[in-house]
Amino acid sequence: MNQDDMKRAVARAALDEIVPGAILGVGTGSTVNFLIELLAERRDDIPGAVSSSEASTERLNAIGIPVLELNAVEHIPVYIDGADEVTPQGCMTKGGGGALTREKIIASASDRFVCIVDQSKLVDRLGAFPLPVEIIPMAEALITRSLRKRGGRPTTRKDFLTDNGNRIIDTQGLTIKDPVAFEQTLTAEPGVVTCGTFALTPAHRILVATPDGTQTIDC
Ligand SMILES: O=C(CO)[C@H](O)[C@H](O)COP(=O)(O)O
Repeated sequence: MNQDDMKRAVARAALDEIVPGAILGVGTGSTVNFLIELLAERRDDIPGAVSSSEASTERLNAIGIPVLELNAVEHIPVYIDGADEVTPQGCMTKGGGGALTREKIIASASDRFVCIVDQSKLVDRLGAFPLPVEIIPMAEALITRSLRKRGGRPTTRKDFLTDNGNRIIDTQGLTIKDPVAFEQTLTAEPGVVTCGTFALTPAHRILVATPDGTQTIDC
């Protein structure tokens, strides 16, 4: 079983998380792309979706699932999204695809976050994956210095703007011992829109694809 087979398998397992008749929160990335393909089978159960990126919106529209503005929606029972790293406690690093800010907003608006990953993403501690931080462009040098002070090696993502028109700084080499404190302090820095550490909006359930089947971790 290769990585794409595992992504497809975990996406299929996530179909059981859909609440029929309710708005579904949909994330971004290659694992979610497999999910969106499969959502075509469940179109009648899904009156609409809230999407975390223009890319996912386009795919949802292509299969005929209406995409609603978050401002027009009162209740999202489930948000399904991938991650770049996730601990068994549900803390994640996200934003490899650059959609972290909208992802965090929808995660915070949803009752439950179901994280779908293949086994390569499950880690004991966050930090091996370079941390994405979305920033207001005029703060690039300021935040770069701050990330260096935290012990990291920051680089601005080349030729990339987020759906919100901002830049991303990716930082290697950070040690994130306390993800909650780390997220609180970094997101409090002026110029930071948000960071890819999801500790304040953790996953409630992780579906992990392995070659032997999909495992469920309730956090
Ligand atoms: O946070 C994300 C996008 O901003 C994705 O969930 C994360 O990058 C995982 O993507 P993939 O499923 O392609 O490995």
